Amino acid sequence: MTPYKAFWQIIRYTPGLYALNAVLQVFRSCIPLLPALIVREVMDRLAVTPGVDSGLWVLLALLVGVVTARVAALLMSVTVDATSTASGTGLLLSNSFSRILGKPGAQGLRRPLGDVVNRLTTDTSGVSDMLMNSLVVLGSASQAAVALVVLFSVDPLITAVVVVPLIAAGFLINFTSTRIKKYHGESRRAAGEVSSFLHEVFNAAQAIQLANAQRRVGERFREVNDTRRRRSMQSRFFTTVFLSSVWTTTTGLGTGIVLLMVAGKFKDGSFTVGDLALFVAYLGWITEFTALFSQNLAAYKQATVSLDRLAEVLPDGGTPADLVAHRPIRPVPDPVLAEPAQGEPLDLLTVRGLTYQHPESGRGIKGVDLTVRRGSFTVVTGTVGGGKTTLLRAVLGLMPKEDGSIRWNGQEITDPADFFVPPRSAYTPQVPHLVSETVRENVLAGLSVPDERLRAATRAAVLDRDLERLDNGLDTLVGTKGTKLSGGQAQRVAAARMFVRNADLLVFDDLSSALDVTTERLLWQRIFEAEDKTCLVVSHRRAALERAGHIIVLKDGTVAAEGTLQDLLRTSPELREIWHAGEGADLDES
Ligand SMILES: Nc1ncnc2c1ncn2[C@@H]1O[C@H](COP(=O)(O)OP(=O)(O)OP(=O)(O)O)[C@@H](O)[C@H]1O
Repeated sequence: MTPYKAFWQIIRYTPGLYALNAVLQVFRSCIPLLPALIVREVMDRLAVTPGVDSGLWVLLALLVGVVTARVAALLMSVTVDATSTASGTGLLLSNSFSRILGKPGAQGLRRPLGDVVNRLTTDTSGVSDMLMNSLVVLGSASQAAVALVVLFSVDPLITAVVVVPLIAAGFLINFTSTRIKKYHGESRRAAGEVSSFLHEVFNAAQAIQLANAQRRVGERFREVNDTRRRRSMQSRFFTTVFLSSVWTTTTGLGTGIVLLMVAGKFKDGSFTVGDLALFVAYLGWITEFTALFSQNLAAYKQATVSLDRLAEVLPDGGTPADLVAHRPIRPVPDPVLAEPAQGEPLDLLTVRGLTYQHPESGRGIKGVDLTVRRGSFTVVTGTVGGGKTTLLRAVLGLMPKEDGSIRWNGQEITDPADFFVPPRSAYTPQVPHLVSETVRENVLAGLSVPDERLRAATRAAVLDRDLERLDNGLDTLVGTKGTKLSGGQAQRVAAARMFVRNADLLVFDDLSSALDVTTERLLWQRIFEAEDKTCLVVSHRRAALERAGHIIVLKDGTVAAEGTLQDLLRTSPELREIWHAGEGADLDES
């Protein structure tokens, strides 16, 4: 799809708003032509009969009326402007998000997060602002056309002569459009690199401090920022300084030509003072049109760059056509007041021949079988990098399986990402994701439940004693991404978020990695106080292994051994190693 067609598609999304705005812009632009005609009439009258007569008062009243009408049109067009700009941006964002979030887990992002955020904010508004400004150009074009006709009727020769530099300026600007596009692309890329870099720095703040690498990070930040400054200056120079100097020079040149040509005509009376006032006023509008047109031409080129940049963040090679496909934009839903209807309760989860290999490393899991029965406690353990996390994520649809089947009570699940959600299943990842809000909001995450249920969830997550010690209990702010909490507290807040959803199947990825042995034992004990819970747990800790009804040992992405703890302690050297390593850890902590 050509950029032109893509932009047209955005306009067609809210055609009524764009049409109304176009009418308002034309009205708002053409109406100032009237005051200039009135001023010419006033000037010519004053030149003939000095003093204010009744005719003059009528003209002045007309002038006030015209200005008032213009202000009203201006206010209306500002409102319509904002609404249609928001709907254009909304369409681009809605299409981008639905494609990105439609992919399993973090697979949706093809670029670093900071860069994606930068593109989704600046590039979307670049496109919709350009479309809105093109209506301003349309208004200005009608204004310039009427002005030309009026000037032509006053003096065709002078009009023809002053228009030549304007046309030349238009060609000059068009000639530079390739450069405008190039510089804008470079400037946006450099801005994206700064955002990505900042995002990575904030994420790795602790690691940077521990490695004493602040200075190097500061230097690198200066480097990327310097590049951005240079690229941005280059782009702004072309689009703002160059274009505005072309149009200022053209206006000056036009006015100079008029003054030179009319000098003789004043004497013989074929050109009046009013005509001169009219020429100076109208010439300004004609050159303003040239300037706006050329700026919009530059903005058009920049918007084509922005459209390509947005398409680049879409997964699976998106195109501009995907960005502008018409779809309803829905408001953010209210917090969930009721849970979705319970599907068929879990009886048996069977996974056969599950395979997923990370494209970047070619490693992952291959042909893994897994059976989880209702009320059971299944532990997945194994060597470092054995594929435990990959297995859980592939089962839950957070990574797209390459091969194998997943069945819930014998029924094949074709879209696990859609299926494995509360109230069927809930998941706590190895690294909990907390938002910079209160503990309560992190646990509820949009859910609306009675207080007792919230308290039961925090108790099950062994968070009750911590809440008593926190300044504002459940209403304590957790800081950016939970930095005010300890690693163990953050993990238990994430666990409480899982428990409050009352899911049938609970999936934990190494929940105990930041918990001491006593807290971990208490946690498993409390989970089992609630009847009928089914747990699938990645762990290498004794507290979990001792409770397990079934253990799966993964090594290099395949099942090395499986069975009960007693069996595996006899038959599996990998499990023996994990068990003995756990002995040391238990002793250290007790
Ligand atoms: N995003 C990724 N891109 C490329 N390779 C990956 C990615 N994630 C994991 N891997 C590789 O896939 C293999 C399995 O990783 P996985 O995280 O599933 O192992 P794990 O058993 O959970 O590891 P750990 O014990 O360290 O938590 C490893 O060799 C790892 O290097």
